[in-house]
Amino acid sequence: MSHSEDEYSLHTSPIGNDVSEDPVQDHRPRLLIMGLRRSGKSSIQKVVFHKMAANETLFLESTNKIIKENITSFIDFQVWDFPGQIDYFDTATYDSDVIFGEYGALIFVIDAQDDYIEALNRLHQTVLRAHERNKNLTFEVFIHKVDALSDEFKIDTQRDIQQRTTDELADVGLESIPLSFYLTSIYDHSIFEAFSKVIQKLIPQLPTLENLLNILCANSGIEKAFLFDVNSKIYIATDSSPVDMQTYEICSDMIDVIIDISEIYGRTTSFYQINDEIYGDDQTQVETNGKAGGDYGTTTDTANDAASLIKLNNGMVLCLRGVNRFLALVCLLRSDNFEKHGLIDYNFQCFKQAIADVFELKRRSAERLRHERMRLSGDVNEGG
Ligand SMILES: Nc1nc2c(ncn2[C@@H]2O[C@H](COP(=O)(O)OP(=O)(O)OP(=O)(O)O)[C@@H](O)[C@H]2O)c(=O)[nH]1
Repeated sequence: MSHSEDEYSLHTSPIGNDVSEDPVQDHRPRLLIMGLRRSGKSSIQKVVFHKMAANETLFLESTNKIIKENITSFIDFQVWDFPGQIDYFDTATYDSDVIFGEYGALIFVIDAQDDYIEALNRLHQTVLRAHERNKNLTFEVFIHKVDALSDEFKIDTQRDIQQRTTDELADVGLESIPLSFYLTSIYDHSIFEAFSKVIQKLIPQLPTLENLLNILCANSGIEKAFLFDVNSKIYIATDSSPVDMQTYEICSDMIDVIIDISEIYGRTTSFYQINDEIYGDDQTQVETNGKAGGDYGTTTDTANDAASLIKLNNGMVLCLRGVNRFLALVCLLRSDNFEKHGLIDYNFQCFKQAIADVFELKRRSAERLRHERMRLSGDVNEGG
């Protein structure tokens, strides 16, 4: 995943005039991260997309500009981080048609450790106005910083926020606008889980990916499989068996383990050395194929061949396979089932080919769209 950032000063001309006019980039799906000051917007973005450690966010300065970042990954999208204090509906300064006009999601962050009444008012205004401009935006509410709350209090807070928001929308006859609520914190996996669900809504190929994962699991004795974007640890699809948090966490942690091992051994040791077994502790055994080494955090083609296996002490096996430059499959299966690993490898190759076909199709249609847009903008320019 690669990033590029643009910053927009609060005092420039309307934002619509500043946005790059690249016909493709301007039509990437957008994630707009909004909320009151100090609610945790920049922290979320830094932790998820820049691998910043959660406690380092304590030193983040308040954002005073809209920061737009292009994320290049299995789907190319933009993340816009809005400063809490700005009024993005001030038409003299911001062109809200440009801000809200694209396909994407609006993520509204509420600090659950603070009094949230003002945040709810702001959420209400934001949903009304953004929906008025773009009926296709999805609205995602992150009830954030829940790490300091007890389980019972978390549930009560979510129920209260959800109730108030839906009541307010019902009062203006807009109860049909779908809002999703998530309890999040940057101090655990919940923020990645929430982001995964937000991103999944923006992937038109999701049902196909889920279907492929179901077929793979059913034919290989796999209990649970996740298709991860390696750099952000967002999972873009999983099979249809229920997601339990512990399984998700251990699969997501495996990516960190592999990246760490790759960084230590990847570039400096030989391919064969790393193929030896590395013992994590007395009970858990880690084997890493050297090809994963050093290439995982990057986007080189050898990451496609990454393969790794961790035997857990409860009779389960965690298995990671690189799918393409951005994606890896992480699955959990019983060690008895892993004995048929020839079959699993074969099924995995079929799965990998199917994923390549899905994304090739997507690439071709994006290319067609790009040409069409360039042709249209050429026609307009010539006409003008
Ligand atoms: N306990 C806890 N603190 C958090 C969490 N997320 C962010 N914070 C803290 O909240 C404070 C504000 O975070 P920022 O990311 O700067 O907030 P912001 O919404 O971007 O603020 P503005 O730029 O002023 O709009 C920082 O001290 C973070 O460390 C969380 O999940 N839990």
